[in-house]
Amino acid sequence: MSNAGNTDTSKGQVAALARRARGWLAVSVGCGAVSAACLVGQFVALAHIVDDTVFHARTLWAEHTLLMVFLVCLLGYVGTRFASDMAGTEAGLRIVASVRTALLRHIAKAGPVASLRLPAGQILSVLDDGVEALEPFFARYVPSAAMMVVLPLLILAVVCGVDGWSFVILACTGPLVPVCMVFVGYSAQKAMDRQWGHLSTLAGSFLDALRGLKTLRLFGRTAGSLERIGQLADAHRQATLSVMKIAFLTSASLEFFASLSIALVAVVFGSRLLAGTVDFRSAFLVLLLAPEYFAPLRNFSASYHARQNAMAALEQIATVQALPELAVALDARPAEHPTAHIEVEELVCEHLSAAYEANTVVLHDVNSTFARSQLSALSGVSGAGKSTLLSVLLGLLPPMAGRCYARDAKGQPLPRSALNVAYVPQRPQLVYGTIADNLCMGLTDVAFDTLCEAARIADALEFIEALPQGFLTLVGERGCCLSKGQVRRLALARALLRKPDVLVLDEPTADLDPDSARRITAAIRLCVAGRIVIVATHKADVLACADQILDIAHGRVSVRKKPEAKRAPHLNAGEVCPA
Ligand SMILES: Nc1ncnc2c1ncn2[C@@H]1O[C@H](COP(=O)(O)OP(=O)(O)OP(=O)(O)O)[C@@H](O)[C@H]1O
Repeated sequence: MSNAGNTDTSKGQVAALARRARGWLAVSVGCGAVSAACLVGQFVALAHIVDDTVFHARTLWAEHTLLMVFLVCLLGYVGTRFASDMAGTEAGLRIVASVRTALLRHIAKAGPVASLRLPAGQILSVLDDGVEALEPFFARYVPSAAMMVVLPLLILAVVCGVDGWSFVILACTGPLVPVCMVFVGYSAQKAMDRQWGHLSTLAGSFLDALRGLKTLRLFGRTAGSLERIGQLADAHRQATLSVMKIAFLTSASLEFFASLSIALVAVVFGSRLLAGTVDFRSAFLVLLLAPEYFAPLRNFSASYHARQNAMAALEQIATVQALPELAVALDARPAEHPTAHIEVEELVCEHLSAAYEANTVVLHDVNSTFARSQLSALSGVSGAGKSTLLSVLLGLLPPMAGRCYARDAKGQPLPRSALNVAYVPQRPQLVYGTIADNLCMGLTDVAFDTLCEAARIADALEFIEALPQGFLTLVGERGCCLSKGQVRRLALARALLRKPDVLVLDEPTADLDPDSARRITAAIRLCVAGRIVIVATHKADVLACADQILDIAHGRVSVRKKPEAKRAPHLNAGEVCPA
């Protein structure tokens, strides 16, 4: 995308975001404008009081009206500044919260298939630092940009009525600041973009290195990986330093213009004051106002890097927002009302084709039925398309052609949102917490008996009860302290607690020793009663337990029906299927 295109997109994004907190932003800008008027009023009153008491021998009591005006303006200034800052911060925080929620919703709609297109580290840094970068932009930059217009114009108007020379000096030097900002702005934006790029790569590499620490160590590549992360950190440091350099340069040039201008006003006024051609009141007022003329410009400059940072962050946010929403069906499922009462009889694929990219079709014209109380196994070599078919059945990947839908006992199609689907992935994730937390995950008011029953069916109860803390045993993010087979059985119990109509398992016995694999297979077989169970596997013992086997090869799916005599029986936990 061209730079102009980027700028237009960013402007559109900023306008759309500002609308989410326009009330608070309006209060912030409005209070800022009132505070500008109070400040000017306060200085006008002060100049009168000082001039009257020092040069015209008036008492303070005689000046009580002006003193009141001064105090009211002072209090008004403090109050409205405070209100303006608070309203700006509120607007910034609201926008950050709404962007983060919208991004999380979008990632949920994109689903795991689409989310894989971006490195996890990048998504994390966008959700964290990227979204946070918007807060100073709306809390400080937007109000200070409005103040930069209001206060200098107000001061110029007052100075214009007081002294022509000072008006000319301020009017000529003031606009130099925005011009200087525009100049510096272009290079600053590039530096910010570079900094963000380095940060995203660094976050991604760091996460990858943490995840793959075991492999790196075994291959003797730990030092190489550390060196690469060091180089990335160094590149990020240098990019940050160039951003800082530009920020210092901006404020130094601003200070220079501001000091020069104030000095000019002071010299010109001072010489005329000595010559007796101007009065003290005007000189004092203009000298009070001159620094305030540049103050909002200084504040604006200080918050300008917040703008550059936010623009760079908006680009990163747009990258995440550009992920296609593949998992539309998941979002439509009513979480509060699981549809156990709706009898899902079968899941049907009709002329279904699936692809990740339009020109690479993974599955062609699939026509299959997955019936209730049956275990269906998807078989095929690695890369044949088993997980792809599961993704379509789960609603994580929309069919490229054809359709996939559920039917009730009368053959009536059911909406996908009516399906209660549970999934046990190849590598189930456990979160840091107790075993009970991991099993319930998102469910509330789960009775202990229900928990035990799910664990029993998944053949997990025995090992859980053997642990000193039982269901209250703490397990780590990646199932620390548990074997792979135990993690799989926990994941199966977690899925069963959802009372799913459709249970989908991806390679449930991969990497397991024969005994663990047998226990998992038997547990799966126990789950079949009353629900549709679909397993992707190339393990013979799981296939032996299946009622229906679908062979996937070269993108085509064919049904391998087992002879009636060999139909798998219903087993109890721990029992083994006859091969
Ligand atoms: N997220 C993805 N984006 C693009 N292509 C993908 C994606 N996931 C899988 N593929 C491709 O789709 C094809 C089928 O992959 P799939 O994961 O469905 O195979 P599989 O049978 O489950 O393999 P395995 O047994 O190794 O898990 C492969 O050629 C793979 O390269």
